[in-house]
Amino acid sequence: MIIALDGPAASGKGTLARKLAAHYGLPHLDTGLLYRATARTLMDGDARLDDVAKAVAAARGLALTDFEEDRLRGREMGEAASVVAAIPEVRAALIDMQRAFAQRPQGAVLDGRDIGTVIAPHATVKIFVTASAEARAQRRALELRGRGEAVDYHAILDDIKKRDARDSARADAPLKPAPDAKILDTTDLNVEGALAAALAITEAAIIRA
Ligand SMILES: Nc1ncnc2c1ncn2[C@@H]1O[C@H](COP(=O)(O)OP(=O)(O)O)[C@@H](O)[C@H]1O
Ligand SMILES: Nc1ccn([C@@H]2O[C@H](COP(=O)(O)OP(=O)(O)O)[C@@H](O)[C@H]2O)c(=O)n1
Repeated sequence: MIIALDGPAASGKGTLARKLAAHYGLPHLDTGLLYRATARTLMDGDARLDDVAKAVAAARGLALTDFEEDRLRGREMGEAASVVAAIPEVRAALIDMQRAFAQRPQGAVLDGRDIGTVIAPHATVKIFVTASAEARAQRRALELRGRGEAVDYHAILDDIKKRDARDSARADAPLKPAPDAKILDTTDLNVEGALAAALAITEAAIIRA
């Protein structure tokens, strides 16, 4: 069984992906980390984020096992990831490893922006997780403060809106629900409520499959 979760920044897709993976005993890949790590490699090498050759080399050099999540989850890395993610050659360089992960014999849970549309269009379950920009900014601000970053809610809200616009407007694999995805709006749901809704969608898809 492949479970594909897509959605905008801080909608809760990663939280749901981890919980669904634990519930069904499936491996989980947070595909945003691939773009964050690609951007991190460029920044560590003082390269520009729009240097296509270096960005492709950085993407090809990634290993799924060596992510230093702490260095990738900060505020500036989400923004930088979205810049490299708009480069078609970078996306192309990352497709095979994501598809290979999705095709693991026991199944997999992947979360990102293009899982249901590009990486695993035949996924058993597709959920597009969303929430209002304000709710997402609140959550991201709380999360970043919890990690020790001094952040301002309004600045985070601006970041989120800018990133949504860039991710939705890009030509290659834009952020959008697959036609057969179920939309899960978590604005008024806490984590438990969102998980219950995601499990209900998943169980219904399993019965249909
Ligand atoms: N339904 C929810 N209600 C409140 N907070 C949530 C909810 N879902 C996730 N969160 C919190 O919001 C933050 C962002 O969630 P995350 O799953 O990382 O989002 P995404 O992967 O979509 O960027 C995390 O701190 C997480 O604990
Ligand atoms: N499958 C994916 C995953 C992430 N991304 C890009 O990577 C950026 C960071 O993704 P993320 O999932 O780590 O970010 P959050 O949603 O957790 O804030 C996004 O803004 C997208 O530009 C993508 O293009 N395709």
